[in-house]
Amino acid sequence: MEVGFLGLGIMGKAMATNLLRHGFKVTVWNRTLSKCEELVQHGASIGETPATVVKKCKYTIAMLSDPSAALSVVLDKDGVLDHINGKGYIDMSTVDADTSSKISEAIKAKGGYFLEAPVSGSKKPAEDGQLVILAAGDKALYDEALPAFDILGKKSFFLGDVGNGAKMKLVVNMIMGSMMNAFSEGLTLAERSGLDPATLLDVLDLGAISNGMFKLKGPTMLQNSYSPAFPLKHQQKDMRLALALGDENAVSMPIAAAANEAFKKARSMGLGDLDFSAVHETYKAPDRSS
Ligand SMILES: NC(=O)C1=CN([C@@H]2O[C@H](COP(=O)(O)OP(=O)(O)OC[C@H]3O[C@@H](n4cnc5c(N)ncnc54)[C@H](OP(=O)(O)O)[C@@H]3O)[C@@H](O)[C@H]2O)C=CC1
Ligand SMILES: O=CC(=O)O
Repeated sequence: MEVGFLGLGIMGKAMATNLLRHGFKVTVWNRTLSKCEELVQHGASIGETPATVVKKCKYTIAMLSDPSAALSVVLDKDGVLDHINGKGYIDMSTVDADTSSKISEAIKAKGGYFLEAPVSGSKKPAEDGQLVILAAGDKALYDEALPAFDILGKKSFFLGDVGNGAKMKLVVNMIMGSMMNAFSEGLTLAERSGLDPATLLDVLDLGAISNGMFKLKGPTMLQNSYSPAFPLKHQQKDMRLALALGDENAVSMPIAAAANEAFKKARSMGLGDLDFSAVHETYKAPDRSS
């Protein structure tokens, strides 16, 4: 089956490669077209524009950085809308429900079918086909895409109307971003108070708050190593969008708000392209220790 794939960043590259490895024919497009070359070595074809990819494929998946990228690939010149009549479009980017609804309406108005399907899980789960897929929208398109989702992920949820997938993803990432800040504070507190933070990791891992994120990120954070799996700028975008969802629903979110401030501070320190665990650096900065 010919599938389109738009966006070959950290996640898109791993996901498209997985589809190719499992026998899908994939036509790829990326804003920086040179990034398509590596996928060609795995058997992909290149589309010159999003429109040409959509024209060629029964359905097209997108994995783009943020709401403005997701909208621009659909609505701009040579975008998805040009050839969407009768075709499917699956946006797996993390965006807010409003953005997803705008994309859905534009696609449906042109006779296309839309599914949002953001994912939980980072670079390694994407490489290993272990993502958790949070889909919502057109159920027939979801059923059609299940063979691809089964390759990309370990579990797919169908959550109903467009917006529910986006909201679920933002809630999950809001919790994750808040946890990362509590973890960073704890590592700093352990170190400053004379404890061995490596021992703290062992203690945490044996107790009720043991979790995959502490286990994975803890050792590299202690080495001040922040090679990007989930870029910090995207985590801050997710906190911002989750806080807006809290505004809409009058939910007080003081912990998420504080975490967002720390991610903003990390961006202002030039850490936005590093892994989101680099927020740890903000807790080591002088103005927090004085
Ligand atoms: N990394 C992770 O662990 C996870 C990320 N996500 C979400 O998945 C999405 C992608 O993340 P990730 O792969 O890490 O991000 P990257 O920053 O690695 O990749 C972003 C992609 O978006 C493209 N892009 C950015 N702006 C535009 C634009 N204006 N028009 C067209 N294309 C654009 C980039 O193209 P170019 O190469 O030209 O810059 C690139 O292909 C984000 O929404 C993120 O929040 C979800 C789960 C996990
Ligand atoms: O969005 C990031 C993730 O790890 O999930």
